[in-house]
Amino acid sequence: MKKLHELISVLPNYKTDDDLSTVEVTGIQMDSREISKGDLFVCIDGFTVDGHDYVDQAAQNGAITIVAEKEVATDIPVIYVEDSIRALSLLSNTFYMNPTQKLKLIGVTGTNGKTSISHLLDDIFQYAKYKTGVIGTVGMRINNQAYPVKNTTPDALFLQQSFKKMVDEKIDVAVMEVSSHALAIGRVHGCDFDIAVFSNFSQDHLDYHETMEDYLHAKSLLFSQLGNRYDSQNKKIAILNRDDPTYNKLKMVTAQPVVTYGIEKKATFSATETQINAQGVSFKLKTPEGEFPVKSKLMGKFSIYNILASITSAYYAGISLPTIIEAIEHSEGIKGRFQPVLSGQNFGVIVDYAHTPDSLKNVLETVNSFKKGKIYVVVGCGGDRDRTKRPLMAQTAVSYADIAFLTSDNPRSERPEDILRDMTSNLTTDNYQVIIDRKQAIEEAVRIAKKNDIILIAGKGHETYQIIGNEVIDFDDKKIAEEAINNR
Ligand SMILES: CC(=O)N[C@H]1[C@@H](OP(=O)(O)OP(=O)(O)OC[C@H]2O[C@@H](n3ccc(=O)[nH]c3=O)[C@H](O)[C@@H]2O)O[C@H](CO)[C@@H](O)[C@@H]1O[C@H](C)C(=O)N[C@@H](C)C(=O)N[C@H](CCC(=O)O)C(=O)O
Ligand SMILES: Nc1ncnc2c1ncn2[C@@H]1O[C@H](COP(=O)(O)OP(=O)(O)OP(=O)(O)O)[C@@H](O)[C@H]1O
Ligand SMILES: N[C@H](CCC[C@H](N)C(=O)O)C(=O)O
Ligand SMILES: [Mg+2]
Repeated sequence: MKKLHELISVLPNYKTDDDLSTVEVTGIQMDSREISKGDLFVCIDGFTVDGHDYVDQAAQNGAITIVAEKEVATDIPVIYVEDSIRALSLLSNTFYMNPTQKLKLIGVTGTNGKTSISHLLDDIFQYAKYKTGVIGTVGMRINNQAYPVKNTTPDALFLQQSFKKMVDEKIDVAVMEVSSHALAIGRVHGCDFDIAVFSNFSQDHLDYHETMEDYLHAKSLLFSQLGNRYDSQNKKIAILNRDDPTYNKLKMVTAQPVVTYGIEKKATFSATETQINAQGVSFKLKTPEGEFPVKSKLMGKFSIYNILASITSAYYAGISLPTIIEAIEHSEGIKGRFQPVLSGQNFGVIVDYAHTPDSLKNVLETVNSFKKGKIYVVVGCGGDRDRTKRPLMAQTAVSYADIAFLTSDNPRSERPEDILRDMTSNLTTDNYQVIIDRKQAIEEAVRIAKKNDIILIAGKGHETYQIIGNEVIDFDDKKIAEEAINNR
């Protein structure tokens, strides 16, 4: 229970005609269906519906007060604010007693590699016997207990609730992926990040952000949100990829110390003598504390970048370099990221989450670097997502593979045929087949594969479902590939 007038005192500007001095709040909700007696209901005007239309339902379910940014008609007290989403994050932070100020919080943003870096960091912290929390695309884990999440970066209410749980469970460090959507919409307002990490920047999400500049601007907000003064008791660090063309822009955005990682350009933490083969990667790590050999089972040059980002972050979070390097050696990587399917077959099958042109190119380049036979790729593009990446992904697929099986990803509300037409419209080669049904596309690739060939099944990685229209059906690339191999 919290006193409402104390809770709303954090709002810079609000209006109410009601006397709220005696009101006590049991919880905060942004969904009228989740309201319990005594909750505060914050109305959010969403992309699909408007929360202001659910005030009656909220009241019926026992809401004690409404927070709204538009006029609503109801008998229960209303607090009017300028921006409900900003109010929601301030109220949630306050209700849960600013939990991120009691945790070490690392935020990871960038187009590709957020999940990979977050989980690598989680592996490092766990290896160093820290209690950890992690939030991202594959879900939330607190002390190794898994919880589902709806978004890569959930809304402010869910986030602050989760951070409070982490504080209660005495978590030492929390690592979270911070998506550009979350930054643009203010889901992480009020999160007190200690370390902000950038992976890289390339095309994605142009359905949501109008231009690449807007998209980068959204990503940069993680760095502008990283405290605005230097405090030696509460140090903040921005960790940037020195080789990414966005480096010069991003370093301007933060008032905090910047450290860099990279391979090509001179960086605080860098990799030289890099070796990339079918067993993984190895390199010499140069650091302010000297040089160290590093070995990992993770594949491809892009993984060296993810490893460097993780090493740099873990180091500034207080873990010793020898421990970090041992942890990296032990890390097995995560589900659906360059994950081999081993069913006794004499050809390679890899399930991967590449769903952008750049990630697909990186992964196919890696496969090409150790191929002994032909390369087949099974890939599609998600519906209701960036349309302009579709022809680029198809072009990448046909450029780097011997045959591309172009198929469906999650069509969502779009017709799969239309998505595939967007993908294939500019192709000038004929080394591809369109097979709308993803299961059939995987089966066909498995059917034609010969000894030493490699099949890359891209785009859905860890996902265990396919979204077709409003239906969510069971679908697991790895299982389907295993079945197809066993039925051969
Ligand atoms: C476009 C977008 O970002 N949508 C997010 C948004 O949903 P929305 O605006 O459609 O919500 P809505 O259904 O219109 O509802 C508006 C309000 O009415 C309330 N409501 C609704 C119905 C009702 O009966 N009663 C009620 O009170 C809802 O609880 C909500 O507060 O708010 C929801 C709650 O926070 C999010 O789950 C949802 O993410 C959807 C699922 C989504 O697909 N988002 C993608 C685009 C996204 O955010 N992706 C990023 C990046 C992924 C990556 O590349 O890593 C992510 O962080 O996940
Ligand atoms: N540093 C990187 N650079 C380029 N591609 C990468 C990098 N790391 C991973 N990838 C590729 O991108 C795919 C997705 O990786 P990951 O899930 O780590 O990214 P993400 O940023 O979390 O993606 P999302 O935005 O969907 O959450 C991987 O399966 C791999 O193909
Ligand atoms: N976080 C990304 C994931 C895309 C994964 C792909 N399988 C798809 O459904 O498009 C998004 O929501 O755009
Ligand atoms: Mg992710």
